[in-house]
Amino acid sequence: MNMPLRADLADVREVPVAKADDLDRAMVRLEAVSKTFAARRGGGAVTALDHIDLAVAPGSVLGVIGRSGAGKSTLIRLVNGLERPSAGRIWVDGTDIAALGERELRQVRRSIGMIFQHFNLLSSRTAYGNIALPLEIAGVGRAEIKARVEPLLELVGLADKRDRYPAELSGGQKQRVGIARALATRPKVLLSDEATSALDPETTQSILDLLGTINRELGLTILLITHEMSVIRRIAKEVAVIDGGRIVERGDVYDIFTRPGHATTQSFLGGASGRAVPAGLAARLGPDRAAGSEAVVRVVFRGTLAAGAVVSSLSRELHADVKILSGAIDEVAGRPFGTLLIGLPSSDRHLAPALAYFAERGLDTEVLGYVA
Ligand SMILES: Nc1ncnc2c1ncn2[C@@H]1O[C@H](COP(=O)(O)OP(=O)(O)OP(=O)(O)O)[C@@H](O)[C@H]1O
Repeated sequence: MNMPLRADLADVREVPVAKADDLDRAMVRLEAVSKTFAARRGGGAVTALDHIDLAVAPGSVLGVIGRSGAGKSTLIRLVNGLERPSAGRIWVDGTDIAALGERELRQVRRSIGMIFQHFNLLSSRTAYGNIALPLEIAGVGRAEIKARVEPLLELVGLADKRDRYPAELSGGQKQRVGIARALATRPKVLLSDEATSALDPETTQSILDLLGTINRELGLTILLITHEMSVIRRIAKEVAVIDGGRIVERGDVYDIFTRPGHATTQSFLGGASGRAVPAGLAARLGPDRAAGSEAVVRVVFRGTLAAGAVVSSLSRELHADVKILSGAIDEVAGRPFGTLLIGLPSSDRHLAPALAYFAERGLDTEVLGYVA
């Protein structure tokens, strides 16, 4: 959705105070944060997060991805002060969250918006009433509430649904109300906890597009947790992969997608952009390079889509057949990215020159195995 924002919403963003370095300027920053939950009956203590360092720059979108139980929700709950860290420090817009008392924390939470997987709307209130709620709690006057809520309804595309109750809204519309409610107190940070997990793919896209618009046009910093790479690639510029309470990999989304380093990241990318080996081929693939076998090689194209031309010219150079076994071309973070699985004779005469050929062209390769 690309509707222009009304001028009265444009002041949601405040210019970040310039400080000594990037870390000091981070909108959200975690330093050596650990969280251990005390032992319960019959169980031991659980370390949900273990020495987490993370910084989210003002105006950026950071996606945190992890499996169930990896520690994602705990991370979000620490950032909005619902949980306190067992060790380490957490700053939001320069305020040390863990050092605050309950009253101060309530105040700071107004600068932190939050959206949820199941929307968490009050069923007894209309769309307007749900969006107005945090403002009523903050003691904002009726006229000011109206002046803030109506442009928000427009921003999320629900001006015509202002008097509908949650039961009368679709999942996507409910999440739009959730987003408007999160923005009502003009937060500097938006925390998104699996906000699209309950939505179908098309609605997910439209909600992510809305979040992208809000990020760009209001400059809102977004920290988003998810278990889906498709969400990360759609909206985030940076990603952190969390596993067993630790960040195992982090970086630019395009780099991580095209060169995943950690096994967890690779497993998240399994189905993405042709990385997966087709089942029929996987069943025949082995580690032994027997005489006469065919090598199966994954070639990753970053930023160039001349895949077909590269393969046919390799064929000519090797004087051998190079087969395309599977492939996909895609776009990640707005840049082209393709993966091709090729088969070629595994003899030294062919395989080594083929790998060199790709390396000369700056293309990454991986020999996945051999087919007799
Ligand atoms: N209040 C709690 N008391 C005890 N253990 C907890 C508590 N909250 C979370 N945990 C444990 O901490 C670990 C991380 O949980 P967390 O909810 O942060 O994971 P998650 O990545 O958000 O998972 P999911 O995607 O399933 O929500 C899990 O082992 C969980 O059982």
